[in-house]
Amino acid sequence: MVSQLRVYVPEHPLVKHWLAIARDENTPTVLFKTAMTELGRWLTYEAARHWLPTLDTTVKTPLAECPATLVDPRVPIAIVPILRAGLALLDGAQTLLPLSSIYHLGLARNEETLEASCYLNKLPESFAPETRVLILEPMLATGGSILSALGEITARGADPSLIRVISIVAAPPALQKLSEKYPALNIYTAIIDEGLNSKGYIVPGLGDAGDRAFGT
Ligand SMILES: O=P(O)(O)OC[C@H]1O[C@H](OP(=O)(O)OP(=O)(O)O)[C@H](O)[C@@H]1O
Ligand SMILES: O=c1cc[nH]c(=O)[nH]1
Ligand SMILES: [Mg+2]
Repeated sequence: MVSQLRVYVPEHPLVKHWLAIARDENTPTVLFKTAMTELGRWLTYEAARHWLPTLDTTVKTPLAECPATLVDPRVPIAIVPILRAGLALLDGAQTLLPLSSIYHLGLARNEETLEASCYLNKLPESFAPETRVLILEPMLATGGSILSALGEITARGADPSLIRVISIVAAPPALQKLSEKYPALNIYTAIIDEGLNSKGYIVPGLGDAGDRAFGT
């Protein structure tokens, strides 16, 4: 079977609501951060649907024994927030995945060349092959940052078909590169926008996600 990049855009009023708040240029930093937290939460909820490993068991209610399903605690779950902006999605994701390990990856895009460079890498030496990896990257613009992150993560043994990317705004240039390089990947995004301007910003987008999340 030939795999093909899957991009999910959940049709959910809460996703649409918090996206509108995040996009609005009049939204102050503290509310922008709330919007990102909520988008992180609901997109993680969607991503978990067919991805979180489960364990069939039984439990005894006060009345009788019955079949039950638990999240399988034996399978490692890794969250990789791409600093800085990805940190704004972390609270929402982490509340849904409390047993996950968080591995920070700091990437900065050069404003002229638009190339991403790494200034912090807290990834483990290797991932167990069955590890579920959730990457938090709010903006998929040229795709340079997410490709750099995926290069580091897959070089450590993560299986692309078990990786989920949470983004807020995705643009066609990034999606095109991802579909060529990582066809088995699954992306959950609040919206797919038209394209990029001459400075590499997504239009209409939401501006600079890192600056807006941290008030810089
Ligand atoms: O797809 P790309 O063209 O690589 O752009 C996307 C990246 O740009 C922003 O990071 P930035 O370098 O501004 O860092 P920040 O999160 O610290 O603001 C954003 O948070 C993404 O990581
Ligand atoms: O629109 C964009 C593109 C890259 N990074 C951002 O923060 N915003
Ligand atoms: Mg930035």
